[in-house]
Amino acid sequence: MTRSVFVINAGSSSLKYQLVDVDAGTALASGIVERIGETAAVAKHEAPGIEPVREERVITDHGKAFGWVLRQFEAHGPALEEAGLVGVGHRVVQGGARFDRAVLVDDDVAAQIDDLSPLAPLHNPANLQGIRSARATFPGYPHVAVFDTAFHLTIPPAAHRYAIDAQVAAEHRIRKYGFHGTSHQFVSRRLAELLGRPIEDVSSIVLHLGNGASATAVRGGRSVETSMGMTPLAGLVMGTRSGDIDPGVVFHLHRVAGLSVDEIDVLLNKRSGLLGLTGTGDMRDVQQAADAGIPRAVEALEIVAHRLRGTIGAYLAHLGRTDAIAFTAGVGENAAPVRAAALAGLEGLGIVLDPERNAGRGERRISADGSPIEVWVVPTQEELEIARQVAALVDG
Ligand SMILES: Nc1ncnc2c1ncn2[C@@H]1O[C@H](COP(=O)(O)OP(=O)(O)O)[C@@H](O)[C@H]1O
Ligand SMILES: CC(=O)OP(=O)(O)O
Ligand SMILES: [Mg+2]
Repeated sequence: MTRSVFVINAGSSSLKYQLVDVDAGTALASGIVERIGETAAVAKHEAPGIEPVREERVITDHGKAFGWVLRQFEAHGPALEEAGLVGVGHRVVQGGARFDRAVLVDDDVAAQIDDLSPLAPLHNPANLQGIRSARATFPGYPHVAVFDTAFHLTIPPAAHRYAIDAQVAAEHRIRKYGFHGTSHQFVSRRLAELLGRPIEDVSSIVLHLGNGASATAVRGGRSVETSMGMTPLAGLVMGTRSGDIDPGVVFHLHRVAGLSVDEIDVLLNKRSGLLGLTGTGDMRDVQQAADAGIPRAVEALEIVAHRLRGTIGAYLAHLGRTDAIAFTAGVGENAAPVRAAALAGLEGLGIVLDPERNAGRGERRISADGSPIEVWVVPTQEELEIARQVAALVDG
């Protein structure tokens, strides 16, 4: 009998979903509803053996979006009862210092997620909206929250505390939380499997490079340092986010450039990173422009690589001994030139790439034979990891 989990990633104007067969590790159906609440939402649904569905229509809220999704399952299958649905998993971005693992959602947990909203104003309110609509849509099933931050709660204070007034920090819960934890956990475990070693013995650096991007140093299966901070704005250069800047830039933008706090928020979160540097936030377009010799695209890739190299160097130092580096997510899995640029010149630190393997596809080792530190591409499967955590919790 199939056991499946319905995995939900709800953003402010989008709803991504996947029905995951937990034991086979495959998607029984998946889709996305984008531009919820705008003049026309774009909704897509696909499943093995059916013609992909794509519709543009008015979808005013997440509840209506779930209605559309249920109609797709009714019209095209698979029927949720036949798929052996055991629970619903929700990606929640900010779990604060409270949630170090996945939890069953009840009214109290929902209230705590709400209470954490000031720490993730762009994410948690949307996640919560998804939870509320999904609980109304799937009332008979257990709902589980899986937090981006949970995996990083093992980061020691020396790494997660900021050197600011301690009282202010405590009062406002200001510290590094880190994000993409589900992905870093999945990839670091898979990497240990690929190395054929018990996870307790493996030290690795995971580079999750998608639209959002973060690096994590993992020792013995536990996160010990990560590049995102109190919010997902810190660290690496991203699609539209700046990553690390001098905090003094914020005061300058306000006092000298005359931007309001909200305008600065939008500038750094939505109009920076690759988009701010080149005019497009999509790495494929940036690479194409760089291949055509457009200077700002070439420079943007240099900035991306410089930041990555500095982060890798810091994590090599934090770990002391590193067995392997893994690249994952859209850019990490697909952009061979970005991987090559990030690791260029690190041979002296024991990192030697094999250009032919780097140019290949799929899960594989891309370091040269004899490279003291192995380098791998490990496709992330965040939905599968969420589904497994839900199934484990539901099974008791
Ligand atoms: N073949 C490719 N070459 C370079 N970049 C790619 C390729 N495929 C996807 N990407 C990039 O991956 C990024 C999206 O990553 P993804 O992990 O899907 O994002 P998200 O964080 O939204 O889940 C985009 O910048 C996209 O351009
Ligand atoms: C937390 C975060 O950065 O998520 P995403 O990469 O999905 O934007
Ligand atoms: Mg992703």
